[in-house]
Amino acid sequence: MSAAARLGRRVGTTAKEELRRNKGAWRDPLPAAASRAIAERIPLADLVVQVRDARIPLSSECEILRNYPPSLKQIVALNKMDLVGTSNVKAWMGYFRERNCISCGVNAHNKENIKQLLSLIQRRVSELKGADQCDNNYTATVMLVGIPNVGKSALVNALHQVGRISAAEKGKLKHATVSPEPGETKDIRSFKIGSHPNIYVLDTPAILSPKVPNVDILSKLILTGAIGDCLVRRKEVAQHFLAIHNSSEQYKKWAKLSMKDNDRLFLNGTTEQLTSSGLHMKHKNQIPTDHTQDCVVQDVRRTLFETISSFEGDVRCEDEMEALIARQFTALQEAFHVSIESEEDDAHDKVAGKLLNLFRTGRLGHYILDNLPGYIQ
Ligand SMILES: Nc1nc2c(ncn2[C@@H]2O[C@H](COP(=O)(O)OP(=O)(O)OP(=O)(O)O)[C@@H](O)[C@H]2O)c(=O)[nH]1
Repeated sequence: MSAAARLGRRVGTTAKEELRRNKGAWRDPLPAAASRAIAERIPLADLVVQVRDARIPLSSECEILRNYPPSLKQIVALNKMDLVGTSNVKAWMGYFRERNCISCGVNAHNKENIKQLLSLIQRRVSELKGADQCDNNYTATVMLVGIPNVGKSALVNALHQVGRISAAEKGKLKHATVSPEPGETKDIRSFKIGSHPNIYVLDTPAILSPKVPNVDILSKLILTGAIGDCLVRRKEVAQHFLAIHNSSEQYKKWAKLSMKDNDRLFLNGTTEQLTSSGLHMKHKNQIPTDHTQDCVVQDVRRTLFETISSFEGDVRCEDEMEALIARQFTALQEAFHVSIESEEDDAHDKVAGKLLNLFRTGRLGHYILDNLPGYIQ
């Protein structure tokens, strides 16, 4: 087992112990009655869109949908595909296709993706309604169901916006609450996403099975933010992320950020050229800039590159990986402008929170945390 997997297992084990101490209860605000209400409506829906997190296509499965509804009445939407990259999503779609399950990759913040998801839903609904409904004079209900924080509300808002505009509907747009914190959606709400036929989509509160998953899945749910950072110290979760990052090739993409200022000048023009103010301006325009234009993100990337590339230990070995991570925490304190006078625990907690935020918003690269079955890591 890799050092990253071992660190993940440690996070999962701590979380599981914490749950056991709390008598197995999730810090899940969703009452059992709401879960029941969703389960009861599922058979009545014309179509269910199971929203999963594209970073964890298996670990984010919603357990109550495992055997129902039949795959015909279900689409698996791998949301947050912007965080994993198109080729990974395509590979996973192949996996679902082999299991006769319709799936699609989607980014709730991308209008073109939403249009594609909307037409897939419309097509599927009309196929399921059958030929006798071909006058398009019917109403269909689509349920969006999934575990916490996978982007159900963000998708509902986007589908509602695109669907109503294309249907030339009048009236106010409604908004479902979108939040980086899991468990924000409390009620089942309906949003119109099409006319002729009338299609309504139901946003639903997140469902997490009362059965605690195995420690590997638990650690991935915590890392991706499906379960809030309340079961395990944020530092441990960030250490898990760093172990994954340090085992990947991602840092190599940031090599150019590490060049000394002089090297950058050399690459962009000679020193004499640069003394001329006109050429200096030209040079300034040539300095490679990060698309995020975010200095902190650049500093963090550079710090990660420099700490890994100068590390002489073997990151496959758990102790050495931990030594590297300890060094990274110290170096990241500066990159994140966390005061060096803070207490170490406090400073590390701040670094962990900021690092996890960058990872969860995709600013530290693409990561897919589940392995395709049959693929050896
Ligand atoms: N990068 C990225 N972030 C997304 C995407 N979709 C949603 N998010 C973010 O993920 C977080 C959770 O989104 P929500 O729509 O509130 O998720 P939810 O599944 O409704 O959450 P619950 O209230 O737990 O049910 C928010 O910070 C969103 O901005 C996406 O496609 N890409």
